[in-house]
Amino acid sequence: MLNQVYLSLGSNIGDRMQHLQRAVEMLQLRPENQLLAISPVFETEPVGGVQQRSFYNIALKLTTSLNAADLLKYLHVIERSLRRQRLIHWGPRTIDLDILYFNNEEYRSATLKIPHPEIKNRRFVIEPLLTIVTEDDFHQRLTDLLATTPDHNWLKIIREKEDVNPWIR
Ligand SMILES: Nc1ncnc2c1ncn2[C@@H]1O[C@H](COP(=O)(O)OP(=O)(O)OP(=O)(O)O)[C@@H](O)[C@H]1O
Ligand SMILES: Nc1nc2c(c(=O)[nH]1)N=C(CO)CN2
Repeated sequence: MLNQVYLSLGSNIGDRMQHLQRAVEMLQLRPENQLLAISPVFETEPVGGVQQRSFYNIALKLTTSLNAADLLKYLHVIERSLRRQRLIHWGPRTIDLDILYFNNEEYRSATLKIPHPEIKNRRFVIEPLLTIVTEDDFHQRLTDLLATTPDHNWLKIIREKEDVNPWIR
């Protein structure tokens, strides 16, 4: 079965664009995954109170035949390969990959929460998502979230939306 998935990626250590690029390439390396859309790259103010450098964030849409648990495992492989260290909760990271939505399914285990519970509190997630969601009802729900989110941190587009191909070469 093909699952439709939305992911959020963020980086704020080292070459942030390169880390996003590598993570996207690694996602596409798995034959189970097919990237469908990638948002513009947003530079975003850090959310969560930790003093740190700004982030580069993107959202992407893919189909995958992996189940949610196996997809999460693979996201951790990518994080490890980009030398992500978990030092500070909500602190700096070379790369962070979160599953935002997985079909219309809900998961509430200790290791996997879908839809991601922080979406409504993160403009850096909602705004990129809005650029790649095409279904009218879904787009409207995200527009409503954007209108009511308590997150008023700044963000700006630093690389316009492109086709998937330039990302995966
Ligand atoms: N939807 C999800 N996507 C990715 N990880 C998730 C999800 N739900 C739960 N997790 C769990 O969250 C754990 C910790 O994630 P991480 O260290 O990236 O947290 P964080 O980035 O500091 O905070 P946040 O999860 O709010 O972005 C992961 O090991 C994973 O098991
Ligand atoms: N702007 C921004 N802020 C964050 C981000 C992020 O990706 N972008 N990730 C965090 C931990 O998941 C904490 N804060």
